[in-house]
Amino acid sequence: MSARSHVEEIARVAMGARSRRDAPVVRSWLRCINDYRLDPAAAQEAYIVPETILKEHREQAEELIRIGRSGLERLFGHVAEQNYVLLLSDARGVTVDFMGDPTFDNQLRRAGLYLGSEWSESRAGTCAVGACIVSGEPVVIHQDDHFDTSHIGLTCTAAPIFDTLGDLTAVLDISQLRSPTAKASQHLALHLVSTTARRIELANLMARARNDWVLRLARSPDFLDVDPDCAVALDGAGRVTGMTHGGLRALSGFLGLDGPSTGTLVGQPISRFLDLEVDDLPRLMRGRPDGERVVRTRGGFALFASAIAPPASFRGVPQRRPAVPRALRELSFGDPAMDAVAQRAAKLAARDIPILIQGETGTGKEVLARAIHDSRPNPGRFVAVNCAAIPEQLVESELFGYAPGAFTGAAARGKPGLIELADGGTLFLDEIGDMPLLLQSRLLRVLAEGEVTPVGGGRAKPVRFRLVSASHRGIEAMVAAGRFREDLWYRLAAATLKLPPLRARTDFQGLVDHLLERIGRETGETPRLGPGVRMALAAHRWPGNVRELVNVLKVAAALCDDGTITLGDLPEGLAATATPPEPVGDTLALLAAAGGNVSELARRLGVDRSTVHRRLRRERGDA
Ligand SMILES: Nc1ncnc2c1ncn2[C@@H]1O[C@H](COP(=O)(O)OP(=O)(O)OP(=O)(O)O)[C@@H](O)[C@H]1O
Repeated sequence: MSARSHVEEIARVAMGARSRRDAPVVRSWLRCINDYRLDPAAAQEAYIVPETILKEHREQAEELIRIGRSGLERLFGHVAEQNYVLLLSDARGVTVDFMGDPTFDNQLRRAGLYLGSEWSESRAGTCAVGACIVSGEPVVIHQDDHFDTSHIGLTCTAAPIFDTLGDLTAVLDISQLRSPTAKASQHLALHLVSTTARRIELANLMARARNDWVLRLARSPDFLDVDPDCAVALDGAGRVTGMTHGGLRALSGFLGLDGPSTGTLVGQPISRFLDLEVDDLPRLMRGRPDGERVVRTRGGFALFASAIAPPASFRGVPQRRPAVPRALRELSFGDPAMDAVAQRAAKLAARDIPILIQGETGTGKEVLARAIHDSRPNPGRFVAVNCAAIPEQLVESELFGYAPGAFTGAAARGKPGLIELADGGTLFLDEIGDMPLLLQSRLLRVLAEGEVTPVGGGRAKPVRFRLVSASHRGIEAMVAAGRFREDLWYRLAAATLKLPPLRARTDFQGLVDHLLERIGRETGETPRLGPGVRMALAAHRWPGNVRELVNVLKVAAALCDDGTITLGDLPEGLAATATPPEPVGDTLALLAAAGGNVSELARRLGVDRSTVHRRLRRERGDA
């Protein structure tokens, strides 16, 4: 269509003529003429906001960009081959995140498909982002649906993203510079953009509802855990604290309200909408059979439901505590011992005090060391040395480096050691108990003098690093037996952090969910747990700790069909423990650890309350 006939068509529509265009397009054209007083004949180039303004917009959208990033990357992965670019704009239409093929950078920038472009309707005329902001609905603005003739080559498809209180907060758009003439070519784009927007809303709700339950509802059980129709956050008393846009529509619908309005929904008890009390939520957790995870609306309509417990609910009475940096906070899902480790580590991270981390193999000693490192403002480099993995004759040169020609086979120019590489950063000495006695003396000298001398002589170099070491052995016993230098021990272990074994952690279920989500981020699909699997996992003793759990889940995720891990996907010994004969006394101890709350313990174990009561009776000898 020529620019002239395009302008004439808009003029006819403005005069009230009938149009073959979709209703959202016609409505937008009329707004452009009547409300924004735009002239269809005055073609205006795409507008890119100045750098400083873009920075402000990006800062305000920072949290959402971070939360949405993996969803955006996945979407871009699906459409990049067809030369789509992806734009995330804020509620004012400014593009705050962008993904596109850099080969077309110049063309994309000129077309406004770029970071910082402003696509508000009042500035750019009818466009997908602008129309979406005004209507709050997904929309395709295809080629000459655009108002301004400078944009009529583009096809743009956008979907809104609402915050947890129901306000439009961003718009997700995918666009092409060139596309087939038929608008129907964008059906798939519309579906993909809408699905991704829904997922970002869900991720946002989960991220913001850290102290709340999240209840997900779907008409079919298939997408319940990955792409539910709607999700609602509930506080400990079962009151609504936030929701996805689907949640807003659903809750309003349950009450028979005409237009959705969060004002009337937030603070309401969930029992107003569903035949459900807060105590029922544990039975709706992931891993339960679908048949048990059904709830009814007050109108009697059945829905599948899935509940995610707040990690914080494990913590019992909330206490005021100093802020713990995120890297450390993310290690615990509410286990009191892990929380205490994170708190202590947060305090120590800020100071140059050597830390010794103790814990069985696979409990996350290196993960903790890295988190301590990442919690520092200018962390520098993280250099990890596994003293048990390097052959004894190489440890010395690896750690301290060597001078030119220090020994046969040495590099002619010498080589800096790992200690020198850690200068300004963190040196993590894993399995420190395996360090030969001779090297213990050399290490002690480095620590005492603050300088390192390479093997074979040469100038001593000053070094400054934060030292974190780890051991799964009891070093005290080695000191007593004369196999570990006492003076080095005192230097290394100025402060100690003890990681609990996995079997003693009360946040096991939260950790499992976290690891499943991590697998989902790596593979594109978060695996679900089929009947009995959560219980089998909870019953295992986990001698290999978190590492063993990570491996079991990874293998099961690779073996499972349709994204659901069943007992058959678990290692044989583990599946057999699905209904373990617990040692007498265990349940009582666990109950005490759960603050005496049977529902809480049932949730932690992934069993129902009657099972807990039955085990208690058995342990007391009543049955
Ligand atoms: N809190 C945690 N959250 C998520 N993953 C964890 C956590 N702790 C440990 N892991 C995972 O468990 C595995 C083992 O962790 P890590 O290597 O830190 O253990 P370790 O105690 O240093 O082991 P080793 O004693 O054998 O040196 C890794 O895959 C790590 O990603």
